[in-house]
Amino acid sequence: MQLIKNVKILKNHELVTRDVLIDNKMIVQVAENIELSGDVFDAKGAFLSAGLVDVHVHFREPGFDYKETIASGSKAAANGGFTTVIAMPNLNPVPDTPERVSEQVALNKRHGVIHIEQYGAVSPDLVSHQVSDMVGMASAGAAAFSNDGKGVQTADTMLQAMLLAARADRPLAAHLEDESLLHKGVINAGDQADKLELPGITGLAESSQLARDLVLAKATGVHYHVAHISTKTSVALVRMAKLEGVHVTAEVSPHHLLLSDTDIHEDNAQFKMNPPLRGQVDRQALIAGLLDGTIDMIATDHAPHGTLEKAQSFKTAPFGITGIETSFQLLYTHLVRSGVMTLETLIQRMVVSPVQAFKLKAAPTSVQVGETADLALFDLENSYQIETSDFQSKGKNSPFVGWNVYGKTIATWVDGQIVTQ
Ligand SMILES: NC(=O)N[C@@H](CC(=O)O)C(=O)O
Ligand SMILES: [Zn+2]
Ligand SMILES: [Zn+2]
Repeated sequence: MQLIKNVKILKNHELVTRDVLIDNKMIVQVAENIELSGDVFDAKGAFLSAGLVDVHVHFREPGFDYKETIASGSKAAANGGFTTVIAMPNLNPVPDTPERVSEQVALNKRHGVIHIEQYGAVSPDLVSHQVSDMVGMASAGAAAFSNDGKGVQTADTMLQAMLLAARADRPLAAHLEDESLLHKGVINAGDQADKLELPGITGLAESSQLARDLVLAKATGVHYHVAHISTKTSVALVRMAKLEGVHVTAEVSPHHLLLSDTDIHEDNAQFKMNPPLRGQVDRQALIAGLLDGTIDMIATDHAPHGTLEKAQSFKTAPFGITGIETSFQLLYTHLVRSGVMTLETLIQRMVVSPVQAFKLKAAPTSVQVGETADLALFDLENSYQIETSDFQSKGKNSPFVGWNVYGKTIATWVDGQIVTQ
């Protein structure tokens, strides 16, 4: 038995002070004053939440262990307050067959300190004109499917993929990128791209493929999930599709909520990611969409890369930034403390909504008797500076280094065990 004393938890839309008793991986009592001699953790009034859930991370093992491993990525996740994630399949080898998915699931379990669910690849080797055995991969343990990193280029491939994902009863998560509109772009198309003399990526590369997919999703009935939504037009399309009864969900990343292309003052690849940081108007539309529920959830798209890789120019550095150790803290500081949304809504978008949308049955959605003790404790009172030396991730590529934030993770529990420190 383990007692976490003096925590604040969300209950009936309010923060209340409680003690939480854990026994055999489960929360067995939540009450105002519980006594236990022995294993007692004094939380000193910090905020205890059900563990955060991230449906979009890159852990890079096997194939790119120098960027991240399952061990380092999952420790980073725990350090950010996450207890369940779904890992993308852009690995080497790619989990694109039932055998490879079951190997990856076993590897995730062996090396992960948190719960790691796995995406199977929509296409063999992520090359988008074929469709892999999604029904077989679902039986082998794939939680969802994606070709993240690349868009599915033809409507026919996407239609076949959706039919299979629907049959497998798994979500299909789309990285939206029409390659015919890319023109080797590396930054959002617009004034900032012109100023920095860098080739631009139009938002149409995302939204035109999204429009196509929403029509196909309606025809197939698949659960279609929009990865890292980034433009105002995309938000409007998802809003309309939901009204039309399409089974669509969408995620937005913390960086698209908090930064826009005008924050890129020089050729600094710490600001290079896919999709690129968009304009101010897009950023405001993403916040509005997150508030009204058009955007269902936050996902970090934690994309660690080597330090030397990211030290290159915008033109040649890889796309992607880390995020899993700073996301709750940045959003709590810049959306909740600043009065844009409530803490309850933030937790809804970082825990409840991903668990429900992706049917992650084992993950808890609240601090309540009978739930699994996957928990995260955050210090909402004191601020600190984001420093890469505090990261558990091998990836130090963050545009938020030096930012002052509240909400440091004090401890994270997975199945009733502390997995931080
Ligand atoms: N987001 C990124 O910029 N990069 C991701 C791929 C992806 O999410 O598309 C990566 O794997 O590095
Ligand atoms: Zn992507
Ligand atoms: Zn990604």
